[in-house]
Amino acid sequence: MITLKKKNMLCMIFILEIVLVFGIFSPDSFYQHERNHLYPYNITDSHAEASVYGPPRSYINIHPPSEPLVQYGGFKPSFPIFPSIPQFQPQLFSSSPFSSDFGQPVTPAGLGAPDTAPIGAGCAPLANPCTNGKYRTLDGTCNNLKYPTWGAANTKYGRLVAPKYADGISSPPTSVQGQEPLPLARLVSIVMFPDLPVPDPLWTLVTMSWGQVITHDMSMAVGTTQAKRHSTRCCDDNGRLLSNNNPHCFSIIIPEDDPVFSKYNRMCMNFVRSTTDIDSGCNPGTQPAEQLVAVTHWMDASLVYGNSIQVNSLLREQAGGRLRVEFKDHRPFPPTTRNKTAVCDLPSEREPCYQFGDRRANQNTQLTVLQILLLREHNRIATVLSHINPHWDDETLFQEARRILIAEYQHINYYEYLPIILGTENMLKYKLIYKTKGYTKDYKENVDPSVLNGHATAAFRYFHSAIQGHFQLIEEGRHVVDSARLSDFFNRPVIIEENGNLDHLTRGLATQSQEEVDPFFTSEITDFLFRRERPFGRDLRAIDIQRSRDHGLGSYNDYREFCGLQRAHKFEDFLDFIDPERVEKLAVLYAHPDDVDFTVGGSLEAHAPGTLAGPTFLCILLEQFYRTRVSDRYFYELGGQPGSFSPEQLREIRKASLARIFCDNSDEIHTMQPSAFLKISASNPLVACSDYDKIPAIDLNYWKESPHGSYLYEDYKKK
Ligand code: HEM
Repeated sequence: MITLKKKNMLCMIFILEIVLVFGIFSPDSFYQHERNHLYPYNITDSHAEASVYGPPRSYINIHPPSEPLVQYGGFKPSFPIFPSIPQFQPQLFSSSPFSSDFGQPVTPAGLGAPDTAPIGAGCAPLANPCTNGKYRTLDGTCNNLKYPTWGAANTKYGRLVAPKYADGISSPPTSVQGQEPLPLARLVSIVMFPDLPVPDPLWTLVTMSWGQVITHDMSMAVGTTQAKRHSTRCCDDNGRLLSNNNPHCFSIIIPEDDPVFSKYNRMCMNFVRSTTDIDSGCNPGTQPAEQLVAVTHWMDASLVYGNSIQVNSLLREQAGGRLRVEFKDHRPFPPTTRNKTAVCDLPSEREPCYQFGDRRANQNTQLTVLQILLLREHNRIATVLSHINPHWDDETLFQEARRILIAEYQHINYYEYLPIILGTENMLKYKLIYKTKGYTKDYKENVDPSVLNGHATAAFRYFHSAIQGHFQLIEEGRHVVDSARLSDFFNRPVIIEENGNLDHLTRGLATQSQEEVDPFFTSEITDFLFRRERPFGRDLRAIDIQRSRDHGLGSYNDYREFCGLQRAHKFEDFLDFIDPERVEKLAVLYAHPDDVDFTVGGSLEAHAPGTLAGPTFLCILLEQFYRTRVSDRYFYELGGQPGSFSPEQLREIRKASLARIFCDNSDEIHTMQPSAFLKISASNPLVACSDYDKIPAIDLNYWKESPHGSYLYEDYKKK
């Protein structure tokens, strides 16, 4: 049954169609595409497509094709599209009034509850003075010696534009027109982000999953569970709204005629607000609320090592610098978590559930596979180092292996992964990467490393679009042996250990396409997220939208303005980057252009050439990853720091690749394509893992220490 509201909406869409067709909006570019070209997308043969763009790896691994990868539904404005990002400049020294405060405090995340901020977290001064050590701290303190708590766990997200709370302090925003509520997040999800599966012609599924690794390394909103059912109940078990007046509840209301949830009479999806500095007692409630990040903001592989000394000591074997593993069939797997039911959703206690540095690691199969491979890579490095330097103790081996793993990981992130989503040219232009064989000198003490709320709550979440509804298990000849439904294995890693599946899943990650990054999202996450054994689950897109309101994120228009784009005064002003059909729908859903959520508007923009994002998201992503790099005193390419590598070691680190990590840490994978993010093709063919010319490996002999404590590889070689 269609409700009155929906009827009105359909009616309005119809009227808008007429308005558009007869040119009442009349921007020229509006009519210059054929409406029937909007869908379906052009799906091209992936192998042929990949080879057109030439060799995949060179100094910087990915060359962007000269044409946009995503022909946005055939919509082509008449003007040259996105020659560059208008007026975008990374905000080099911007400590905006909304950024994290200086001198933020840290209470290390407690063992049992890494996602709940201890009262007082975020406001007490740092107890211990910093030492300028060779190794990063585990909780992220003391990276910046002037502002020692910058980037530490349990400090605030940064902000680029003023928060948008209805009461100016913390209540979720309403329409700028007359305090009306914003459109239901679930309705926006249904209308704007349907499921239309289009495999990405170029990028493999690990491109999606690696993005999630980076996300989990850099942020997790305090007070959210992100994988498990939340202990705070805002809806009852039958999906009815509870009138418990819990101030942390901000339930997602389900439209009456919801295509999925109405069948089960669900009216309410549980949603608990993130913890803020007001909740933790650091803001008396006179300043706008700021949400807290439970993990370190740095790109420091904290998802492998934990975000506190306590969690880290739980993970370590305390021998040989290794992390703990459990051997199953002579193969190392992560240790079993102490409280399986608190972490995983298991039909049987006999199924595995792992302990990692990040509590979300069991959330989905691909993510868990990558966490396992990173754990094995740490132990591989520690073991090799222990042979090279038999005099090193457990702590030295652990810290050196950690330092090398973080460096490999940063190298893969900046030179292999990020160019795919941000474009190599942009990364060079805005100094996120360099064409140098030496050190970089770009450390900036005054750049705040805080993960930006607009990045974590909107821009980076756009890549939820790349999630595949099904994942493939692939054997060595690259034939698909099986495929599984994503929602059958949320919080349930059992499939990984069965029948040598770790390798099948790893090959699947490097072979199967990711879903194209576009305004379509698989129903496995929009209808079936965390469904356990139920016929329905949650809606991640609706959660993304609701979370952006919970965090009082500035509107799409605010972010456009921040990025140097035109502020829209009427809906058709959005036509510069959003196709007409979608602008029509926005005009129906929202009362005013200023109401359009950043998460929504940004996800609808046509992509800038050679990137996987439209200009507004691109601007925020570039800003974030610029800051993450230059604010990090331990960034692997930097010279002149106690943690800097020798020039020879740096040259070795620059050989790191995801393909090599897959080769070295799987059980029985013998072939891999050199660029694991790029689909197998004539220019990125499968090669033997033993072919070190094609998939180079780091020579850890350069870490051989002389009796005097310095690295003298030349001396070592002479011996
Ligand atoms: C199967 C894959 C994935 C699943 C099931 C998933 C699920 C989730 C869930 C449940 C949340 C928490 C939502 C909330 O309560 O606000 C979340 C947050 C987030 N996700 Fe994903 N996600 C996946 C992949 C990705 C990918 C590929 C990216 C980016 C490349 C990404 C980026 C983010 C970000 C930035 C956040 C916010 C983190 C924070 O709290 O600061 N996710 N995701």
